[in-house]
Amino acid sequence: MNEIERLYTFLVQFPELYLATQEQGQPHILPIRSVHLENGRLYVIGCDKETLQRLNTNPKAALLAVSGQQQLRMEGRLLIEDSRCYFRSAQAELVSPDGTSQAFHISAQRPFENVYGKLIVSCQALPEEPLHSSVIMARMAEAARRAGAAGIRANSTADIQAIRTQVDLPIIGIIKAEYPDSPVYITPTMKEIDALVSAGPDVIALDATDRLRPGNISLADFVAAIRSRYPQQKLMADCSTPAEILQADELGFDYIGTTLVGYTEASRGHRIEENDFEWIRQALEQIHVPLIAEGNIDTPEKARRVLDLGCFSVVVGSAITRPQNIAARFTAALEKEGK
Ligand SMILES: CC(=O)N[C@H](C=O)[C@@H](O)[C@H](O)[C@H](O)COP(=O)(O)O
Repeated sequence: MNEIERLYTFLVQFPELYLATQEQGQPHILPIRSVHLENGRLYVIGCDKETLQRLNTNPKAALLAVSGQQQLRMEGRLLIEDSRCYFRSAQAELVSPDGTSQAFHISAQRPFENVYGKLIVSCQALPEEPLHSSVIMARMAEAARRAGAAGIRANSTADIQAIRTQVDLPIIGIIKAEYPDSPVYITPTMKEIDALVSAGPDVIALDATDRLRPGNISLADFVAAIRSRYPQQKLMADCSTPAEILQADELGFDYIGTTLVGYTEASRGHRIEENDFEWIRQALEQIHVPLIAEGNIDTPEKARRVLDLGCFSVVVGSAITRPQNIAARFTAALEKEGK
């Protein structure tokens, strides 16, 4: 169950619901009938015409649900569509009679299929990078959305939650974590899967190379364990070689990516664009699930080419969201020219 579903199961237990809106600094409060969850959107049912008009001008609203001494408070933004309104994003707090509380961050979801034929922007900055900050990653994601990107790839639950409150695009989530007994670092164990599932990205990506995970766990065993624990969760395979792409297809991943080409011992020295994206062209003829081009797609022309070849979508990271890398390309070119 993701965060919005968990919040919904609490909300429906409250007999009294009130919605507060604002018009030119004037507060308005309205008892509402109920809430309804549909396609990842939390709808507020029973708003009158005036409230919908107010929300159209100022989407900020607060919802209070009361049941005896238990309260659930929500603050967020509502969007109106076909005379119905739903939370685009919100933060909620459930306060129990004993004073304990539970926080929720929700955001309306768009289906992952929306990324078909479009750009996914990877917004990542590791602790050693200058832009390491969930606030900055959420802004990066908002910039990508304004530019027309259809999806976001993000690292860590903190970044995913921050991005969700700003941007209602589908998210591919990962957790990068290093373990002493394995070189696998993209979502390597069930600990990272558990954390990601609670943050609720649309798709979880994990290393799908032919290497053992921490604790000597094979990829096949890891995937089987994830499937039995979270049967609904969509999974993306981050591969580095054509053989790994075929294996990921056999293992039943929902999406396959070329993320790790050039980053493993088995793919050392290879770049995804070599011989007009030969590995991508081969894979597209053989696999049965959507292929996402990712890793060193660093120009608009390369992104266009992989989509023309038949990739489902393309993920671009460093060339858009890592200014240090972008600047380094310029300084390197200038140094060469000067010689
Ligand atoms: C190899 C590895 O760890 N790749 C990571 C996977 O999430 C990210 O650091 C990349 O930025 C991402 O794959 C996008 O690729 P590029 O930044 O090349 O556009």
